[in-house]
Amino acid sequence: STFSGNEAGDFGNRDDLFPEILRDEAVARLYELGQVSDASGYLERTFLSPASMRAIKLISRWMEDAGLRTWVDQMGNVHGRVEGANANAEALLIGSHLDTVIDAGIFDGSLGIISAISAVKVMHKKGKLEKLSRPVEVIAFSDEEGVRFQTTFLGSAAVAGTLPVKALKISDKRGATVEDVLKENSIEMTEETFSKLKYDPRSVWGYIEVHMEQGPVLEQAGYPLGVVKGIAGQTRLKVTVRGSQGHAGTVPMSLRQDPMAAAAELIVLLESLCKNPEQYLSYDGHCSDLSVKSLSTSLVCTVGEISTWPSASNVIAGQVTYTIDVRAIDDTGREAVIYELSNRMHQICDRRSVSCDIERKHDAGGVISDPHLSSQLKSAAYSALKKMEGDIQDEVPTLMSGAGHDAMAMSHLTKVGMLFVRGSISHSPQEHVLDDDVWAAGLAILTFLETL
Ligand SMILES: NC(=O)N[C@H](N)C(=O)O
Ligand SMILES: [Mn+2]
Ligand SMILES: [Mn+2]
Repeated sequence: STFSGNEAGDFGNRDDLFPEILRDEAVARLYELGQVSDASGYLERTFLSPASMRAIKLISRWMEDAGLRTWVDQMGNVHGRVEGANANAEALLIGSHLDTVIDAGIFDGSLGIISAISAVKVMHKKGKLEKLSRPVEVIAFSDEEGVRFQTTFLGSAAVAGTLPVKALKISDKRGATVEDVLKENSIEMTEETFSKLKYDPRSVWGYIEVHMEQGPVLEQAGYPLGVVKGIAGQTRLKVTVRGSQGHAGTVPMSLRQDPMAAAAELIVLLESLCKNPEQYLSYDGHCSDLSVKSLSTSLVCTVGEISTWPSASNVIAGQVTYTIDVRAIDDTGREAVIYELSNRMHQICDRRSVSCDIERKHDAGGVISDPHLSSQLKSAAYSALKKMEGDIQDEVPTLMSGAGHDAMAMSHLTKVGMLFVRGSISHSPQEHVLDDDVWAAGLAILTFLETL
């Protein structure tokens, strides 16, 4: 059957479905958090911005309301923890991110935090928190999108212990470093406190994350939930093209070194290479035919940001800067694409007598979810949907994630699993997840916790 996602059908005994907490309150909180923005008129909440600080307070309150002990660490991650019946057992971590892109939707990141808190709140109401077989900790990470500093996972990589201390020196467009931003929020960060953020792998059992799919698969399947089998790897580059700035009216075309026209050619090259990688990538040892084949289905490349100097209509630009985002399931293939791309970019720049600077801003290898965690998430999702919809035939879909998630960073600390919730449009104010699918997500986490 396909799940309409409207009012669910005739329920089993409704009193173990908790719609008031897992749907109504959770949806209300998504809208409330969605209003916490650094901009008026659209949603923007970047690393440790004023809106992020307000979001931290709101999320802390919700965690306390769910019976969790809360604290905020020096990288702005909000933690809510309950020790359960065996305080010395390895903990289950459940997380997602509280930061957003620019002109964001209200579900990306927030859904995973709010549905986890709601599931814990139901356990709290049922007096079951203290009976949990292991400690459970919800973490709202401070920077997954990496919009402000272009390196992502500042919060989760700090917890996973993979964030290099030199990250504190990374600066944003205004020249403010991560350290400056911490100081602005009166967070004194020393190398010692920085290293204290890292969790001991022996104290962690696993990490799960609930996140909207941000793609079409679950909508096509007519299914509210899906299990993530893996997350594509990603690389972010910053390209600076420098030419000779000049007068738009007097410099003959043949004498121009125009970085704007060069950037245009470079961007079209990126698009054609990523649309047809097999036409560009030779089998010269950089790329096996297996990688090239997997590239043709999973490779995606994007130029999302571009700026130019001096940006005046009657001036030939002096400099153009733009970002490149490359993703693929196969890390070898992604590396081969970047290798080939850089070579061809330099050829174009040389031919145009402009200079090309390609800076590698961020790399995250692809991640395969832990099969055991995934099967537990799958059965939790299945039984949650069975409770909501009565009988269901087909099984819970499994799918890949082209989007990055904090689970990529956490995979360096512990085994990870992810549950996707139906919702295709994202990184846009049109982003939407149905109320009943929010409910299904909360019920799935509740079931997962009860069978922990
Ligand atoms: N680190 C990231 O990949 N951030 C977003 N989730 C993204 O997919 O772009
Ligand atoms: Mn996102
Ligand atoms: Mn996200």
